[in-house]
Amino acid sequence: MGALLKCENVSLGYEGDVVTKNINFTVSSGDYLCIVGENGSGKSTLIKALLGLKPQLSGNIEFCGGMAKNEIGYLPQQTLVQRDFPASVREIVLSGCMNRCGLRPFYNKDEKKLAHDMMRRLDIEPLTKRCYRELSGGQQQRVLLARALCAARKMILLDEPVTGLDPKAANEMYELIDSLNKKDGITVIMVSHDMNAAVRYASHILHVGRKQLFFGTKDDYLTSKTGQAFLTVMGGDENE
Ligand SMILES: Nc1ncnc2c1ncn2[C@@H]1O[C@H](COP(=O)(O)OP(=O)(O)OP(=O)(O)O)[C@@H](O)[C@H]1O
Repeated sequence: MGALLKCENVSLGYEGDVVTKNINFTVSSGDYLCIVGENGSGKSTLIKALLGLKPQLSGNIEFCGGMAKNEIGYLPQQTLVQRDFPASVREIVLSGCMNRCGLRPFYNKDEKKLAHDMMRRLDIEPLTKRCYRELSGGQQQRVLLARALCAARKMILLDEPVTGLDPKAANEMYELIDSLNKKDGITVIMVSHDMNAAVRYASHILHVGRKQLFFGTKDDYLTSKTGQAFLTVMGGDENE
């Protein structure tokens, strides 16, 4: 499969303070990459760099294979304020089409159809008219995922998508993301602290940290020193 995104010798940091350096990885079409690492290791900073929100200190981030920087659908970590957002499900999903509108101050037929198709794909069609803030955490995440998919359908970037969900809702979310990857061919990049899920679903792992770095297939990660040490600390079970 062709490469969509390449990071070469990327260093990240704030005001001269290097958080992590020499990050090298490639994401190819159809991959499911989990980004893991200790608290404060630079995962969110890397996401900001991939989205073009924060420049890297050095190195290259290159989009290729017909992929443009604005073609990443982003599911951010939700804050408590966002959970209370007073808009309908339909409005929120449609807002994912905003970039397609340009200067046009309304959504056209194709954009409305796209939003509807995404809501159906994610099983939230019956919630269309409901107010977002009245939904469960799991339903809210599906709404935000539908919104991200309206923005871009080649690649989605998810920042800890199951935070705050109960185990059943978390499992459903993981299964949904897996099905988008396997059935719809959507390339997935996910930041996660959930090592069991990372090891279960990912095709590739990127481990970021000040001292330890790893990029490779999941199987190689499981047998690497970095992977074995981190799985022991985080309680991930490689036999799951
Ligand atoms: N806006 C900022 N200004 C200065 N330093 C920052 C800023 N944001 C993050 N940092 C620092 O950069 C380092 C990496 O933070 P980052 O949020 O990227 O880590 P993370 O791996 O996503 O952490 P976590 O797992 O806790 O979410 C930390 O030391 C953090 O304090």
